[in-house]
Amino acid sequence: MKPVRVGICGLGTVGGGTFNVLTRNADEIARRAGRPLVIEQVAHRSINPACDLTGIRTTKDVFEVATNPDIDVVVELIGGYDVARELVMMAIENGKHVVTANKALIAVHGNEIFKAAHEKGVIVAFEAAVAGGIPVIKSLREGLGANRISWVAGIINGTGNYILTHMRDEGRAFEDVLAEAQALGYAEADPTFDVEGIDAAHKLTILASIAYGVPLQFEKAYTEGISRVTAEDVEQADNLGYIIKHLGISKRTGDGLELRVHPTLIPKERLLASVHGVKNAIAVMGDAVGPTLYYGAGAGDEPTASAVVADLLDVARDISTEHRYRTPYLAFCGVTDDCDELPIMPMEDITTAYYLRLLAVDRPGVLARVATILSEEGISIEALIQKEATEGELVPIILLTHRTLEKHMNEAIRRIESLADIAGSVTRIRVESLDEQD
Ligand SMILES: NC(=O)C1=CN([C@@H]2O[C@H](COP(=O)(O)OP(=O)(O)OC[C@H]3O[C@@H](n4cnc5c(N)ncnc54)[C@H](O)[C@@H]3O)[C@@H](O)[C@H]2O)C=CC1
Ligand SMILES: N[C@@H](CC=O)C(=O)O
Ligand code: NA
Repeated sequence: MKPVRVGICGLGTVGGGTFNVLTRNADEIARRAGRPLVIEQVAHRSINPACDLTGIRTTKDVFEVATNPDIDVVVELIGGYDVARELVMMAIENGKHVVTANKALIAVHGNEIFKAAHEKGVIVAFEAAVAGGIPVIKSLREGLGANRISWVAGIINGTGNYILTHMRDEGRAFEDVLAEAQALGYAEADPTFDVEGIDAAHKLTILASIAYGVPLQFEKAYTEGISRVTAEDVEQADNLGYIIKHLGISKRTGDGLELRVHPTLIPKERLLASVHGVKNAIAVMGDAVGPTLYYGAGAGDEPTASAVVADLLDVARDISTEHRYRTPYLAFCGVTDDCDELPIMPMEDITTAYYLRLLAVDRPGVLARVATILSEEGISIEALIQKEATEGELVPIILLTHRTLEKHMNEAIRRIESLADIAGSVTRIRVESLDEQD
C-alpha cells in the first residue's frame, strides 16, 4: 500500500515526542495502519536535540508544509491561535488532512475549521488536544456513541494538578512547582492558561461539544483557576473529608448545559480524588453505560505524542474511505446542521454546594448573623468549623452548605461581606459530590 506522507510543523515538546514515537515504532505502526507512515518534512524554528533529523527534509517555513504536494497529512504542533489557524486553513485548502494537539485552536476556531474541512472532504483529528495521551475524545465520540450523556467532569490540566499535588504533599511554593512543570514541558507557552483555567476551559468546551452535540462555545465557559487556592483551604477541606481539585464540569440540566471550570471540593473517596501529579482523569456519565472513567498522562512529550500518532493511524486507515462515511469531527453528523441548540447556562443559574471561609471579629452573635443571612437566602448549612481565637485575633469560620443556586450564594456572600464583624472577602469554593445519581 502507498505510504501516508506526514509533515510535522513544530518540533518542541509534542513535536519532538511525535517525531521520535513515529520513528521508533515505525514498523509496528505500519502493521497497524496497513501502510507505512513516513515523515516527509519537518518545519521547525530551533533544533530539538532529542530528534535525529538525518535524511529528513526540513524547512523553517510551516506554510511550505501546508502547500507541499508530497504531503498527505499536516501535523500542527506549533500552538497558539493565529499562525496555527492560518496554517491549518491553508493545509485544508490544499486538500491535506490535519492532526493537531492545539485545544486553543479547536475550542476557539473549531467551528470554522470543521466547516472548511467538511467542504474539502478532509479529516481534522485532535485527540491530543484534550487530556494529552488519554484517548478520551475517541471514547466519548465513538465508544459511548449509544449513550445520552448527562455529565462530564474531569481533571483536565496536568500542570494545575501537578502544582496542587506538590504544594499539598511537599508544602512547596506555587511558583517553584510551576517552574518545575514548565521545565518538564507540561505548561502552555503562556502558563497563565494553565493556572487561570483557560486551558481547561478550552478542553471542556471540546468535550461538551462531543458529549452533547452542541457547537463549540468557549466564550460562554465560566473559568476560574487555581491561583487563589490557599494552604488553609486545602487543610480545611481535608478536615471536612474533601480534597480540592481543579475540575472542568459540564452537566445537562432541564435549563441547558453547565460549562464551568473552577477549583472544587470533592469527597476523598471518589476516584478523581486519587488523581495526582500530571495525571488527568475524566468521568463521564452515560444513560446506558452508567459512570465511566478515563485516566492517564495529561501532558508531556511522548504521552501526548501517543495521541497524535493514534490520530495519524486513523487518518491512514480512513484516507481511502468516502468522506461522508468517516467519523464526524465532533461526534454528531454533519458540521452545524445537526447541532443541538441547548443553551449554555449563565453561571448564576447553576446549582451546587459551597465551601465558605470567612474571617470574623470574635464577638458574640457573629455566627448567628451569618447563619441568618444564609437562611434568608434559602441556603442551609451542612457543616461548620469555628476555630479558637486568640485574644484580639480574627477567627476563621468554615462553612459547608447544601446545594443552592449560585445567584442566591452571590447575594448571601455580598451581604456577609457587608457585615461589620467580617474582615475582607469571603472565600468560596464549589463542592461536587460527583454522585453517580447526579
Ligand atoms: N506540552 C504538552 O504536554 C501538551 C501540549 N499540547 C499542545 O501541543 C502544542 C505544542 O505544544 P508544545 O510542544 O508543548 O510547545 P513547545 O513550545 O514545546 O513547541 C512548539 C514548537 O513550535 C515551534 N514554532 C512555533 N511557531 C512556529 C512557526 N511559526 N514555525 C515553526 N516553528 C514554530 C516553536 O519554536 C517550538 O519549538 C500546543 O498547541 C499545546 O497546547 C497538547 C497536549 C499536551
Ligand atoms: N498545558 C497542558 C498541556 C496539555 O494539554 C496541561 O498542563 O494539561
Ligand atoms: Na486525549
